[in-house]
Amino acid sequence: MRVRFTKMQGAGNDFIVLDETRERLGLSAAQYRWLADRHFGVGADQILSVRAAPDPSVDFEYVIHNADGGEVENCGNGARCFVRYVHDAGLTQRRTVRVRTRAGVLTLALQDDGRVTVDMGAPVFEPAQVPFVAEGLPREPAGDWWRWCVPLGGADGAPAAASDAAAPPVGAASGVVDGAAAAGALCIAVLSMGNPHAVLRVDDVERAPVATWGPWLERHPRFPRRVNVGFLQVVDRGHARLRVYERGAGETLACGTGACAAVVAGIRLGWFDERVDVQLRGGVLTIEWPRGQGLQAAVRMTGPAEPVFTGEVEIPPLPPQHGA
Ligand SMILES: N[C@H](CCC[C@H](N)C(=O)O)C(=O)O
Repeated sequence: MRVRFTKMQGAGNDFIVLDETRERLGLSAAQYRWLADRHFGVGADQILSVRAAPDPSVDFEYVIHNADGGEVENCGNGARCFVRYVHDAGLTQRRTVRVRTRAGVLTLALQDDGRVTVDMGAPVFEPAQVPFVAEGLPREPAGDWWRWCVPLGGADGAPAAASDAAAPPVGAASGVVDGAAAAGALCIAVLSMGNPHAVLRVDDVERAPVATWGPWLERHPRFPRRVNVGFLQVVDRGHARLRVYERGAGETLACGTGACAAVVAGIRLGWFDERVDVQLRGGVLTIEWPRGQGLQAAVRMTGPAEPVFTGEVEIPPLPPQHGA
């Protein structure tokens, strides 16, 4: 199947954009994996499919697939690239667009400087909606706030709790700071931005255990739909550094929903004011969460969205398990 695509990136998180407004391509998970493959296909963290509005209350629908072929609920950097795409492709003249994703409706606004601001909606803390299996975990004094504190064992930092026995050692060199030293546990904030996130605090993102704790947490049984894992360094009350090991994609240069989740966690835990510039490996995202308006306040994200190139590619027919 010959397909035209546009390659885009938002703070280094890169996407293949497919225009399905006139007809659906009907791609399989194996074909999404092939497209995202950086050696045998085009290469990207996610694939964004732009579709006609499913109902008159929105302008478009967009569907997101991870590099592993799995469809996901939401993508912050992808949302910014989406609105830049539909504007550049002449699919709309509006600079503010409402789009339906699997997570709900997002409002996207193209700014004069080329950056895009996205109303990402409110964070969700209820474990069942993340989803996160909280059974057997101590309830935080704050009430409905879940911070999963993985009890750590011996000197190597391996966890003591049998239920989490497979965790890799956290070790003193990893720079993990939230709870590990004092309580002998590694405390992880768990919330949803339409997609699931686990956020742990480190004192230096460059030393964070991304390659070990990232995959271990992504597939931990307490996350039945897996999870995106953020490693957050608090620079000051208005600045952060972040690395994210993404569900279905591994470590990316930036994760928009991950930046939102990290800032929301930090604001709620008293580490940040209501507006934070987040330095990720691929660029800076500005996240605002007016916490004073309550937990239901919407999170706003502003950041870059750039086209890179357009192309055509012949997608081969593939067996369902190809690349799985
Ligand atoms: N890996 C994410 C989807 C992409 C999110 C990220 N690229 C963003 O910018 O929010 C997930 O499985 O939920």
